[in-house]
Amino acid sequence: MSAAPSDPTLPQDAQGILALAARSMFQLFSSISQGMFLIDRSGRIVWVNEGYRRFLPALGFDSVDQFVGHMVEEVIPNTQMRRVLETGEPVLVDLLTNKAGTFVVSRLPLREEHDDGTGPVIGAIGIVLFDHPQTTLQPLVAKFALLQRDLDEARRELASQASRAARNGLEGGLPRQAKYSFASFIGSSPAAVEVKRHARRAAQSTSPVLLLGETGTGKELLAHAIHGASARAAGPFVSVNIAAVPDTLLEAEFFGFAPGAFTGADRRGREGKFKFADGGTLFLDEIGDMPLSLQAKLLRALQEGEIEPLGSNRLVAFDARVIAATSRDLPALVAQGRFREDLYYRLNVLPIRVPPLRARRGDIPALVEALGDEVAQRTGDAPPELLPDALALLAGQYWRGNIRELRNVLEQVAMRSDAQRVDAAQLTRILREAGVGEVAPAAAPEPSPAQAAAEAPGSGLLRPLAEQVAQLERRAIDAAMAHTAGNKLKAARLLGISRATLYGRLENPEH
Ligand SMILES: Nc1ncnc2c1ncn2[C@@H]1O[C@H](COP(=O)(O)OP(=O)(O)OP(=O)(O)O)[C@@H](O)[C@H]1O
Repeated sequence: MSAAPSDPTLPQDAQGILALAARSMFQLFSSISQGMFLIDRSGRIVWVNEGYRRFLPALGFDSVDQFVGHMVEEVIPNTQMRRVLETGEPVLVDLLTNKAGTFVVSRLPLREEHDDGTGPVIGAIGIVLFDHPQTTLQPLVAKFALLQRDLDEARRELASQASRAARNGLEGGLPRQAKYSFASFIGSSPAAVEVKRHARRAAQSTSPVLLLGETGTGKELLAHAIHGASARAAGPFVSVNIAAVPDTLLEAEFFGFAPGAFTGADRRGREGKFKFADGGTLFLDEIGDMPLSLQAKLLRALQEGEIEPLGSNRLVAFDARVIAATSRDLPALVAQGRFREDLYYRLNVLPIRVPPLRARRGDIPALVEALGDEVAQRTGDAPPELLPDALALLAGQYWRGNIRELRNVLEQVAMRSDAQRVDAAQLTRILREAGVGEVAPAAAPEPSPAQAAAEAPGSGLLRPLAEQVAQLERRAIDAAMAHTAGNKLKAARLLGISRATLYGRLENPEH
């Protein structure tokens, strides 16, 4: 078989072909990427391409001379190029965030020529693959932001546990004590004062508390505060996030299990959260996500004050005060048969509605100050000051994620602003770059009943009258039961109906 005629433009030797391939790949990357630069062995920038130059103003440089010739970490905040020099390992894809924005980057080591590519590292190439990844790589960035948020919260929690432990001269922290007090709940708006008043009263009582409100409104914070101000403050505060525990593990998590209760179970058995909370408070977060099968067992435990560890066949008494929380519409879940009505009434003895941030916009400046200080403490920088127009911009947002979302925005401001004082224009830019520019503006004024009916026929007024009357009746009964702490006789009197009628309605909500 004769060899294929060789292309006269290709070098004839393997070394030559490799060198050509390396050159054209370099040129290809340089032209298709958003920007590229080289550093030498010491970490000094020695070259930038045309594409990279357009990032220089956002990094704070007027000319390329202020950039080239400087150590990479002096001119590119948060860069990880030094690690590539140190380890010789490439980083094929990473996210880099700094004051110029968020970028998808690659970092490749440059090695001295050596036959097998193991020569010493003599520099590195930094490549910006994408800028504005929030639009090009939206799902990835959203996931990253979520993980970052969780990580930040976990770090915060660890830091506060460690400082409490240090204060108490203990190692490893005290995860089972109230982390927040009422003073931690920032806000002096009428809605904030009212919710704190209810919560303080709940702290004096021994009945179950039900905290209702959107995500990030401070339900968990209030649960800690209620425990801390209650007669059980010296006891443990134990929390279970029901939505975070797989359904199959929840029963063991709640009630514990006997030795060898199921395959794979610890041979020594384990106590559940009810027992851990003995003498203190058990916080059941996301109670609306509780599987129906376990709701009956929870109800029994609450009624009897006893639990049965899995596989044990024996009842164990416990003494814990329950505070439950949910962002879901529990009466609707009850109506759909997804939440037991009897459990709902058992928990709904002291309901507290925690207002969304948009219902207490007046608290935003105080929150910005407190959360800004907190962020600054972690980053070690001075807290940025938001000018009045920037505060007004924040006050106009919808805040779907409430205080948690506000903190996230302040974190972005701390990370991305170069000025100490931030005005509305800078804030808008920061939010856009951070991909949180979509913090939705405040909702339009409440629509008129006619508009509401026209826009949302399913949930508005154009529905069968019987359905609407039943819904209203349900809400009135809920309110009366809550007001009378579940006392049916008193509730019936308040509603002006007989006790038998009330029982009938409670047993069969659709009557
Ligand atoms: N009024 C407030 N003052 C200061 N910080 C607050 C306030 N409310 C909430 N926070 C902070 O906001 C974050 C979210 O609050 P928290 O976890 O209590 O909300 P949540 O309603 O339980 O949310 P979820 O339903 O998502 O669990 C926490 O870090 C909390 O410390």
